[in-house]
Amino acid sequence: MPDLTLHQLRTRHVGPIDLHIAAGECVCIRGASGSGKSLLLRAIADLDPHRGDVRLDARPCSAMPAPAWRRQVALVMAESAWWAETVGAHFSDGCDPAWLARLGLPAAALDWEVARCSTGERQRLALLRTLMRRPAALLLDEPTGNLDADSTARVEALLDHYRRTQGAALLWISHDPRQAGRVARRCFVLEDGTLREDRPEEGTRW
Ligand SMILES: Nc1ncnc2c1ncn2[C@@H]1O[C@H](COP(=O)(O)OP(=O)(O)OP(=O)(O)O)[C@@H](O)[C@H]1O
Repeated sequence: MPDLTLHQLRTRHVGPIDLHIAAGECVCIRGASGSGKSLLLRAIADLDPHRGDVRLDARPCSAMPAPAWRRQVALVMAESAWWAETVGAHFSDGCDPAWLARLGLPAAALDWEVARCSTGERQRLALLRTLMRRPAALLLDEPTGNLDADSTARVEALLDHYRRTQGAALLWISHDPRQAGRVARRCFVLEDGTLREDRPEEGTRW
């Protein structure tokens, strides 16, 4: 899988940002509410206008059609969009029942109506449908924001498995410094539009 590189990336409220995430690496970003974390992820996913460069290895975002880029550099938002009635209809690339189980969801979840799903169920299902597309890089906007401790641990474990086995580059937004310490070796704070390297939380495995 390729490395993900941001070079002098600027978008509304944010930048210039330089960041290199190696294939198989997870980097965490935290920052005050409204500091521009989601805007940064949207720019990397080519969903908002931006200046500067985002690359997968040597391949710039500007050289790829937007849908192809977003398939490779997948944004998982805190609240994802649902466009069909049943959960299963959103899994056009299939769904691995073992991964459903790892997230604490039954196989029957694919038959559920989206409307009946809890916020936390929707958050795990949206993550899973993205993973099934095997993106090279994942942009994770508070992927456990709606989850209890058990589901949070399950999501962290599955994402760690995906990162290691697929060699994917992960950029993970989290408000929880302890979580950052568990999932990433490098962590940054987004402040005044730029990234500052963060100190590890005590007791974590940095
Ligand atoms: N479409 C928009 N038009 C104008 N301002 C916007 C727009 N989208 C976001 N903003 C503003 O940009 C700033 C950064 O928003 P962003 O959603 O990136 O914050 P965040 O760091 O992700 O916050 P949180 O932790 O609360 O999710 C906020 O002040 C927000 O109000």
